[in-house]
Order: sequence, then C-alpha cells, then structure tokens
Amino acid sequence: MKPYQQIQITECGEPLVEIPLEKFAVESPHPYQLLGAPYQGRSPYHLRQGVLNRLLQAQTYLQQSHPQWRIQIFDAYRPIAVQRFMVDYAFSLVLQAEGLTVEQLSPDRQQALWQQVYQIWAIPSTDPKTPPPHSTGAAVDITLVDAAGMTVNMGSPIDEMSARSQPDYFANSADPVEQEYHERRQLLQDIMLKAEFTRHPGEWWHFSFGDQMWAWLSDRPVAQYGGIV
Ligand SMILES: C[C@@H](N)C(=O)N[C@H](C)C(=O)O
Ligand SMILES: [Zn+2]
Repeated sequence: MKPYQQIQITECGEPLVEIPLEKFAVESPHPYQLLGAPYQGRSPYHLRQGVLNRLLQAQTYLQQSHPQWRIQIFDAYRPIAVQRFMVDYAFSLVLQAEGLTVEQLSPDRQQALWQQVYQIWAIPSTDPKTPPPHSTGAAVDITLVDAAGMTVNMGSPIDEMSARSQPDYFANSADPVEQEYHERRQLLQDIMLKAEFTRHPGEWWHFSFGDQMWAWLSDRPVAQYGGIV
C-alpha cells in the first residue's frame, strides 16, 4: 500500500462532468483508447466539476504569461478496468524491454518488474478505500501546447517508465536544452499549483485536486473524492 492510500475519503458527491474540449488542446486519438483499453462506452474526458474549474483557472494563469498557449489533456477520468488494462500493458512493455516472457521469470524477478510498473502506475484497486487516482475524476495527465499549436517538449514523453519522468530530472543540468525542459516543467507546475493542484512526485505530467494523493501531498487529513465506478 502506498502512503497516500491511508488517507480517509469523505465523498462530497460532486458529479463527473464533461471536459469542454474546445477550451483545451487534446492528445488525439486518445492514447489508451488507441491501445484498445476497455472504456465500455465511457469517455476519459470527464473530471469532477471542482477539478475542471481549477483546470480552467490554471489555463488562465498560463495565458497571463504565455498568451495563445494551452493545456493539452492526455488523460483524465479512467475506469478501473482501464487502469487494470494499462498496468498489464505497462508490464508487457517492461517484459519486452528485457526480451523476456513471463514464463521465464522467477517469482522474485516478476515481483521486481511489477514494482517498476507501480513506480508510475497506481494499483487497479476495487477497494473503495483505495481507488486509483484517475478513477476518482480528480486526476489529470497534461502537458502544454505553444502558440503555434505544437506540443511543448518536456524532455520525456508522458508515461515513460524511467528516471526522466521525475519532475526535477533536468533541474541541475548544464545543458541549455535540458535547462529549458526544466523551465517548462516548472511553468506547468506553477500554473497548476496556483490553481490548487498537487503534482505526483515521480511524474511531471500528473496533477490532482481533492483525491487521496492530493490530501497526502498537501498535508490534509481527508480526501473529498472517492472512486467512481
Ligand atoms: C502513469 C500515469 N499515466 C498515471 O496516471 N499514473 C498515476 C499514478 C496513476 O496510475 O494513477
Ligand atoms: Zn496520471
């Protein structure tokens, strides 16, 4: 169990609402739908109302310093079946990278590879006390798009299972290009923190408001959003 999963949840009952996609940039086609993830008629483009309001606010902050730039939505609401599909997919990528099949692995090695997956993916728990962050409608994976409509290079792609995903990976680099990656990650964090989100300590792109991870990171005893199945 991760420490944030021990946070109590008092569900506030706020609805999941559709994200007005015309107000943001959007990764299209949706990356997990493209992989065949089982959405069963549901759309990833939903968030809790309070979370959506804050995301719009964050984009306003962005445009105060970078007019014409937009937040690009990579992923938002994620049903638990999709979370399960994605952790299995991530595990298959780890196996592929090692040139192995699951049958070739000792139980210890298997365990070590799963730990690699769970460095960046949440467990697809069906326990209402420990919902995956995206299944609460409170978490969002995002990047930025510049005035020309180009996705801003942050130095590593979203969902990469490597040290480069750590928000401060480029912080001490002497390379001017890498310094720029860091500044862009900082810009993303600044606008989101100003809008009351918190950032996942190991992922430059993952932000949330009101879920267990947010409560844990911001030293609050209770989360307001539980899982939506
Ligand atoms: C891996 C990334 N897309 C992500 O969302 N990670 C968090 C921790 C999650 O699975 O909830
Ligand atoms: Zn995420």
